[in-house]
Amino acid sequence: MGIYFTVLSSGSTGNATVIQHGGTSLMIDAGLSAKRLDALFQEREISGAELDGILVTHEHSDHIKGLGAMSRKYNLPIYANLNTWAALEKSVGAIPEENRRVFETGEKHDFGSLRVESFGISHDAAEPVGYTFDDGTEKLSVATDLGYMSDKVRDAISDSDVLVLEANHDVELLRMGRYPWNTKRRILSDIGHLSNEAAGAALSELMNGRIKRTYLAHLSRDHNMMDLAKMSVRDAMESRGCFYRDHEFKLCDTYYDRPTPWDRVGEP
Ligand SMILES: Nc1ccn([C@@H]2O[C@H](COP(=O)(O)O)[C@@H](O)[C@H]2O)c(=O)n1
Repeated sequence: MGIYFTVLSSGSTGNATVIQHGGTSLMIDAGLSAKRLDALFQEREISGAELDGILVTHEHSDHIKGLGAMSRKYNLPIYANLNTWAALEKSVGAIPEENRRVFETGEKHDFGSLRVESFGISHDAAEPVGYTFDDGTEKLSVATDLGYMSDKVRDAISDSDVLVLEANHDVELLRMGRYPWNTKRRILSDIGHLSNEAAGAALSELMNGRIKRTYLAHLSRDHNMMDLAKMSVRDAMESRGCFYRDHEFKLCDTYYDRPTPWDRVGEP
């Protein structure tokens, strides 16, 4: 059957990823307007009407901007833990009871034969999470907006075939950049965002022969570039003794303004 996915948009201007498995379609986050999400769906020849639900990682606007509108437009259930529900309540508008689903951190929910599990991450939100998608043969994990890679996150995602992993910034570019110092301190903190270096360090510990691709996600437009991110992540891996050949492992692009091509998790 296979797990297929496309990262529709990634970055602080809006995040959304669609995962399909057999007859199941799920979206992680809805951080763009419903109009923009519909346009991104069209680019990948899908419709919001096909979705079975939206899984929320946390309540920051770049993850929930279009959440209420999409849920109402297509009558979609929203899945989030109770603390995230409380935190997004004011932003999401009226959602009927039947579409308010609770997905507590650490729980597993089956959507058809796709098992979805959430895991806690460290970010300055009420109770932020990442998600894994596993059909028993293929496994995809999505971990963005994390200040650091905890042992728990590593355990949750280490047996994945494909990762969507944050590589938000180059530390030097951020330090020299135009953001206020408080914002820089927040981004660099344990409840901020993973740098290129930190993403590479995390990957060097995760590499086990199973992970075939990692999509570098949530890149800062002010303090990163895809080529720089790829080079820094690879350097960070190699400096820790983690060398790979291009046919064994790939770093893949995500974009803030267009979707990634459909990818099948089980593809070599
Ligand atoms: N003036 C700003 C700019 C950004 N942020 C937050 O910083 C994080 C990183 O943003 P990038 O666009 O550089 O990836 C993200 O959480 C932004 O929301 C901010 O608070 N103030």
